[in-house]
Amino acid sequence: MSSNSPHIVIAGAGSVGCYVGGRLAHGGARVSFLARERIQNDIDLHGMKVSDWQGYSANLDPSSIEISSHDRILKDADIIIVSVKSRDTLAMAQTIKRSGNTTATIFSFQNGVGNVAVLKTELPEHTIMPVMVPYNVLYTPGSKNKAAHFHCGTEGTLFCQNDSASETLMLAAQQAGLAMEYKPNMVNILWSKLLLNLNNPINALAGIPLKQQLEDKHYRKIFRLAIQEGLAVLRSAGINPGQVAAVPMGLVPVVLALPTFLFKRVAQKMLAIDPEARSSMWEDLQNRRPVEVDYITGELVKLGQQVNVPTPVNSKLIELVKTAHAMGQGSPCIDSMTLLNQVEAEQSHV
Ligand SMILES: NC(=O)C1=CN([C@@H]2O[C@H](COP(=O)(O)OP(=O)(O)OC[C@H]3O[C@@H](n4cnc5c(N)ncnc54)[C@H](OP(=O)(O)O)[C@@H]3O)[C@@H](O)[C@H]2O)C=CC1
Ligand SMILES: CC(C)(CO)C(=O)C(=O)O
Repeated sequence: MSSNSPHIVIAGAGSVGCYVGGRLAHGGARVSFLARERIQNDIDLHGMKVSDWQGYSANLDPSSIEISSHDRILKDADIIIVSVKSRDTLAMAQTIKRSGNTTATIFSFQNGVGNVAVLKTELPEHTIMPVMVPYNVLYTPGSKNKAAHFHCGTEGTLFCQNDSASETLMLAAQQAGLAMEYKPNMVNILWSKLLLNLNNPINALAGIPLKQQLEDKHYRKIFRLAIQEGLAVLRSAGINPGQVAAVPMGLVPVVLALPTFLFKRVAQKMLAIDPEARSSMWEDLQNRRPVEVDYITGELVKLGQQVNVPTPVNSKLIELVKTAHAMGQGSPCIDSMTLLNQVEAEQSHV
């Protein structure tokens, strides 16, 4: 790391933040982590390992990692990467404000479409931009002789706004071999990613890995119905979803409708994932933490109400995930036929 390297601070060191931060640090960037005490203790004690499904793996020694639960770590940051769940965005914005930093460029590495606006309202002096995170990251806490492990289990490229303010981050990503691409219209990209995230509740309710879930034709049908609703809402709202998957968004329902043997072939890219990778919503549900569903599926349902397009399938999925969270027993592991019957019953009422 050169002495004039930009100082990058990960604001909310969890799955995404530690994976991205760990990779940037391993690539030579100066990275610090703002974390909760439990993550700080885990990394201080065991160090950090970052790896991906293609065999990339790097270990960071605890002595090389600057990690703290105190907001003073943000003070001299040049770049702040916000990687908290959406419910914590406002609190994180207030933490950044309290730190006294008024100049850092802030990037939201979050799902959902509302986080940048929340950050901008609290932090009007800063340049704030979204980055789309396409892949799943799983955190396995450290233990004796094992580092805290952040594993990226699916393929994909980070997308950021084609803007001069992204250049420093882009350079750090390139040096780290972390795939990142410029996109001209991140609003369309975020909505498109939100459509893919309509699968998060399905995966959380199914309680099985993404690969196994996508290989089941009934779960695929539920995902297809959810995306079709989403596409109808976006069409009415005049939003043209950008391409974030191997095929244009409009074709995703067609691919999902294929018989399983054909789907496996055509969607090879979609299925280029670790057999154990799951959605972040499953992780939250399983760990009895609040789910991000209002900020993802909920945003679509809200937009649907504004443009008068019904969203019974997605509304039902929200209800089921919230019920499961309230029960506090992790994923209810609803089998695909039962879940399909439930959402189709809802659809027939409209
Ligand atoms: N995980 C994944 O695979 C993917 C996630 N995403 C998106 O990325 C974003 C981040 O997700 P993910 O990495 O899973 O989230 P995590 O919950 O794993 O990580 C966020 C971390 O930030 C901590 N945190 C929250 N507020 C503060 C604060 N004020 N100060 C310090 N630490 C704080 C949280 O602690 P605590 O829980 O105790 O509040 C948690 O440890 C979300 O929007 C998610 O949807 C996108 C693609 C994939
Ligand atoms: C990577 C993906 C799409 C996996 O479901 C995700 O965004 C998440 O887990 O929240």
